[in-house]
Amino acid sequence: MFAARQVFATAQRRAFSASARQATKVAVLGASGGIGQPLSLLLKLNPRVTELALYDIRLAPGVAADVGHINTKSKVTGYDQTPSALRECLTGAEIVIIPAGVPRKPGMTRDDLFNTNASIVRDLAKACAEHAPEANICVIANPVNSTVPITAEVFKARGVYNPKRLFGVTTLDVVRASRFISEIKNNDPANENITVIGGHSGVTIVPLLSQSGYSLDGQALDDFTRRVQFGGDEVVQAKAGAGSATLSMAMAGARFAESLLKASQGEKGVIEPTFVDSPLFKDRGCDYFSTNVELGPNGVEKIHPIGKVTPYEQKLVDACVEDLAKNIKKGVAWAKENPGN
Ligand SMILES: NC(=O)C1=CN([C@@H]2O[C@H](COP(=O)(O)OP(=O)(O)OC[C@H]3O[C@@H](n4cnc5c(N)ncnc54)[C@H](O)[C@@H]3O)[C@@H](O)[C@H]2O)C=CC1
Ligand SMILES: O=C([O-])CC(=O)C(=O)O
Repeated sequence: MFAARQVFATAQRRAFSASARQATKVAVLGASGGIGQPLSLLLKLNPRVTELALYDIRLAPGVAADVGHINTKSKVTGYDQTPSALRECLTGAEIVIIPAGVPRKPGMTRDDLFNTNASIVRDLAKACAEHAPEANICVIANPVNSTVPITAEVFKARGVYNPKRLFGVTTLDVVRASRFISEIKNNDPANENITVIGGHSGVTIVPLLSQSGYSLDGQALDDFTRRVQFGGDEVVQAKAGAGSATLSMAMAGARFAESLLKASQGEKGVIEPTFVDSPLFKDRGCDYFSTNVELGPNGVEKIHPIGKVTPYEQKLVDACVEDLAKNIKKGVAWAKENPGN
């Protein structure tokens, strides 16, 4: 026990001294929400983060005061809605994470959130384009399949779009896939890495189980696939009107931020699945697509192809592309018609 504690303390000290070489500000927009609070907590525990800027339309100074008492070195500041808040929050941020927006209730699809969340994300994206045009922008707010294209349009309209720095966070889908397969195979999920591609809703989420070396057949494969595609619904139903996944999403968001930071601090071979501007299915109407992406100091370093798929998986990909193209088109059209102030 003592030895384990010593090893942990040494690892922490090493991480602290590595991070001391580089100042890293991370901003969370929507920091007081179900995702925002635990995400802020996890970022406060990350020694690579030297400054944490928390913005929300309610409660952010309170959340910052609370998280700020945790005994790690990073500085935490909360920003409410004063006119200069977003500018101050975003200026100098290397990573901006956006969980601001309403969550689903039972019976809703993610697309049902479009009308409310599109303008929230557009307005926050505008602030990012103005005050943190070079940051890595990580969009969590749903529907991700449309909010990422909306964010891109906002950046394009201001001439600051960098496709290497805009990410839809789909990490939760691979977190779920590795957990669900471990329940079937009785393995340690930490060692599972199931490829999941496409987008982030229903049939646009495509697990490629064959690439992980597993095979399930018949009903078992259908059940696994469906569970990964509709894992979010399980949580929405269980929370019975009080929201959707928050804790697992916070973990997934913190993991994605950690991967970006590792890559920006020089670590090689950092790969995460993420929904980015991708050449893979542009010819079929999907300017954005999630596959495994190697991250680097400039954001997206290399977009991996989907790889070898079985005929079963190819059908899933085809269904995904058809739906996803519509979600993307809807986001782009809306952003063009509703540029806001
Ligand atoms: N990408 C993914 O895998 C996942 C995405 N989500 C999505 O994340 C979003 C947030 O979910 P929760 O945290 O559970 O919702 P929540 O309602 O608990 O929190 C949202 C927060 O955003 C804030 N907010 C609203 N408008 C804002 C604005 N204009 N500026 C700043 N903050 C604003 C609210 O005050 C609230 O604190 C939802 O759209 C949900 O669907 C949820 C789980 C997984
Ligand atoms: O299901 C939802 O609405 C939230 C979400 O995106 C997820 O849990 O994957």
